[in-house]
Amino acid sequence: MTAQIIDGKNFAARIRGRVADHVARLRDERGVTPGLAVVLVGDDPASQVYVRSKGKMTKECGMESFEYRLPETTSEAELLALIAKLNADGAVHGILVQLPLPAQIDAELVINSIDPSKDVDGFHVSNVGRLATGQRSMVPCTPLGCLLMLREHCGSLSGLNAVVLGRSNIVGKPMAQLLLSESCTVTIAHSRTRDLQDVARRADILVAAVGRPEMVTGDYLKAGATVIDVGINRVERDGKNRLVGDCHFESCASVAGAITPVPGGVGPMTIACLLANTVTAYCRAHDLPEPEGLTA
Ligand SMILES: Nc1nc(=O)c2c([nH]1)NC[C@@H]1CN(c3ccc(C(=O)N[C@@H](CCC(=O)O)C(=O)O)cc3)C=[N+]21
Repeated sequence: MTAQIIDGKNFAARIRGRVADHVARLRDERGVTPGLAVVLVGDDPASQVYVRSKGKMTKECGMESFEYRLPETTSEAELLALIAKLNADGAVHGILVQLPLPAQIDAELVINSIDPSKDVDGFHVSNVGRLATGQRSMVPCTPLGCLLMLREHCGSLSGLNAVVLGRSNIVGKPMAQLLLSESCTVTIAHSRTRDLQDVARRADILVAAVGRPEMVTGDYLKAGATVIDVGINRVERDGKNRLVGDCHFESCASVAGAITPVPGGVGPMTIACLLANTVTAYCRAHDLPEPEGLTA
């Protein structure tokens, strides 16, 4: 193995430290505390783990955490009513509705009912459009976390070839927008892309977000490439439940210049960026200077 490991867990802890510093300053200088509301509908065990972890880290950073756990049978109207209440609540500066939602609820409608200035996931169509047109927006947490790691590791990204594997609204598309605004030459590849390996091998920066366990092997990489593995796949290995990325770690690490591990890479950065976005949302809502180094 030759690649440097990009330690997302450590970097995320540093980001949370900067968030905590900013929150402490807001409290000392202005007597205020940003608040994050997380809404979970249903009882998916993985979602429950994430929501608990988000709440814990929100409090550790000195912010207010509001958790709403609604039954699987919640109607769309009930969820919309809760969001209207949170939109109007002056103590709530960020709102996250955990996805996926049960089938009786139209997720798009729900997301677009969140006040865009409180949309810390950056999924509201207004934030998506603002990101695409280069206007100030809330940026989705996972791509933001990837960007912060890339900036930290590569410095300037200008002129680099970036290949994003995956075209989802929550990772692939916003990731491509962010890399484009860093002046990368951006390719979005996906399951229908022809000669995928050849396309991937042109990448100086490869972001894998396809949701297929260990699909990307070393022969998809240019020597020395920087690899960001967004995949979080639960697989059974030797009778044990294990977490693997979209990249086959061993073979990729022998070709790449640097790579994020799974776990301990993009995942912790996603939560750290959620906290960062909450402080950013607070500052924008109150016309205060934004935290530095925590935004796109
Ligand atoms: N509205 C919404 N926003 C989200 O941001 C959102 C969501 N819905 N639904 C579910 C996905 C998933 N997600 C993760 C966040 C952190 C880790 C994370 O910290 N993972 C650890 C490992 C955790 C473990 O061991 O299971 C790691 O990669 O090191 C994983 C997954 C946010 N999501």
